[in-house]
Amino acid sequence: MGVENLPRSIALARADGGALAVRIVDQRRLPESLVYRDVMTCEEMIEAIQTLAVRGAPAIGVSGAAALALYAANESEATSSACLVSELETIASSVSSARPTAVNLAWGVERALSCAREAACESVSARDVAKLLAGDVQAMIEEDEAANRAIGMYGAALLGRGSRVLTHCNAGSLATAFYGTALGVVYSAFEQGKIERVYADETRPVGQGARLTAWELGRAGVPCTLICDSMAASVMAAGKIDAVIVGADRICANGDTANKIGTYGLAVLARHHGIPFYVAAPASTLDMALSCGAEIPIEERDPSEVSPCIPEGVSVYNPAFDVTPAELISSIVTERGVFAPSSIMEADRACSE
Ligand SMILES: CSC[C@@H](O)[C@@H](O)C(=O)COP(=O)(O)O
Repeated sequence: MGVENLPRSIALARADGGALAVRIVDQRRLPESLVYRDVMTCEEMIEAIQTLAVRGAPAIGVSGAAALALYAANESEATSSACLVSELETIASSVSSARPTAVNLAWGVERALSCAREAACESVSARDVAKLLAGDVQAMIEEDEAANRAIGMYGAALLGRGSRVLTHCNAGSLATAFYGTALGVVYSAFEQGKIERVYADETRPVGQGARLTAWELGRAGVPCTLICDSMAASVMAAGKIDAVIVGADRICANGDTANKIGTYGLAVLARHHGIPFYVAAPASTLDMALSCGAEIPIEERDPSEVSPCIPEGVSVYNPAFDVTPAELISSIVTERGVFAPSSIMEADRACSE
């Protein structure tokens, strides 16, 4: 019990025989079973990302870099560092495109590629390139946790005592290397005695709120009430919510923010009820190359997620994310502090200093 005892969603490990493994919590199995899975190859990592065994923007950022590190570890005995880098460049796009919306994935892949290219320029062996890539994945894990703890600290300052917070999807420890973004704010505020209760939206169609957030908050000892997505309006109208806090998959230069489908609707509801709507995200989620939310690629997932039995002749639309316009967001909490959506470019500059 307690946030510090939550499982690590992604970590480096050694399999029997000493090969590099990436140990993930298989999030498809929660809440019934807490099962770890050792991912051994780049292809297995792509499959784990696509099937949501590992999920959440920061966690898939680390997974993208880890996919390249696994490839390098498996191939480095048989090749030179220059050939290895060129092979990594070839596979990079299939890793980055495993899920298109969270910019963290492409960010993680690009970081791993830069690390490999730099090492190869210094004419180290392919084996050493592989070691450097694994070392950089470990560094990403530590940096992500540190960023989340800072987000938690800055975000907690926005909340008063006795706060009742509504959240959507899972932007918790499970969605990151550790601690979480939106739930990082909750954990930090809870430690300060500021959280009365968290209302977790079930988050159709895959149920990240019902299966993951409710489970995670329960294990962390934070009082949690699970609601169906369709109940958010009446819960707000009943005066039970003081703040909405969500994570993000991509934040554009104008502050428009992509997050799990249903987030936009919550922001509209929050505005109607005069409730502050906060987005919590690390620098790896900022995409200053996109000017506005209309440019964000939105992942569409399999119809079977919406319903296992679809009447003949009925089509299904299953976008996994939506875009919340900047004007509906009260503040964006990053590891460098709290920013108005209109000054998110300042946050980006501060984060890269
Ligand atoms: C800190 S996680 C932020 C977002 O990635 C999260 O809110 C979300 O939308 C996750 O979607 P998922 O499809 O489960 O990967």
